[in-house]
Amino acid sequence: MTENELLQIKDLDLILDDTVILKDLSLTVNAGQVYALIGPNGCGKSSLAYTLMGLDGYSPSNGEVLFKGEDITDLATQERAQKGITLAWQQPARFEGVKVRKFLALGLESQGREVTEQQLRWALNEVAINPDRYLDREVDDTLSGGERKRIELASILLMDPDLVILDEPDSGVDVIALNNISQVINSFRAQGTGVVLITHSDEMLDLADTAALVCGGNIVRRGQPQQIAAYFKDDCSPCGDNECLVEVAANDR
Ligand SMILES: Nc1ncnc2c1ncn2[C@@H]1O[C@H](COP(=O)(O)OP(=O)(O)OP(=O)(O)O)[C@@H](O)[C@H]1O
Repeated sequence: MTENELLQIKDLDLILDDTVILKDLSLTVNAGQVYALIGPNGCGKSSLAYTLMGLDGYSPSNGEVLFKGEDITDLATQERAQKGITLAWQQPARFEGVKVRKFLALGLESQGREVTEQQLRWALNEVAINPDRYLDREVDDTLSGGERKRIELASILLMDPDLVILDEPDSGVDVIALNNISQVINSFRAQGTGVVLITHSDEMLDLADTAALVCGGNIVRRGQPQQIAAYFKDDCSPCGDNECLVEVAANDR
């Protein structure tokens, strides 16, 4: 392990309901690196995110996950969060009866940390949400999906994690919010936070330092983001056959 390595995933296998979801998957994310995961629907990107976060039911049958050199493969989600790993969901949850200000504070409070009104307002401003209008609203279905996504990102900003996993942060947000989210990702990088960025969007890929193409639960190519995206668009789409993709990539890793 080099000094810069934050997350190492080694030979990960995940089986859900007798179906192989991840197969022999390995990758390394450095501190301050934005690492994009792209790939077809259902190839295992979110499952990898849940496995990294240690969610119930997502225990790998083989392989290991190292964070800052420590084996965290068997740690619970809360323990991983305390070590500095955070996940933003593809579909953020609703919290009926919980105000935005409470929701924003929850992550920090669970770690015994306090948050000031000024910090709450700063975090919402960072994601283009007006604190005056939203701090006392509830995190329920009266918020739009895009608003919930941005508020969730604000809560992550406040937690100041070492590694953040963003599952399609751009989906369902408007173009102004997209710019803000891009800025947030850039500031994660600038402060040395590692970012695993799951995305289908070219704008998001432009932010990444490196990208991996996931197919059939494995990484079949990795490298410069636009090259990986071009390969995915131009050479993969007619294929649709995971076995074929793995074979094509095997000579080129
Ligand atoms: N509990 C489960 N049991 C069986 N199969 C599952 C289970 N959960 C997910 N899967 C399957 O695992 C595969 C990977 O799903 P996952 O959500 O990780 O894909 P994804 O790459 O994130 O897709 P998308 O781009 O559509 O979000 C899918 O084929 C899905 O149907």
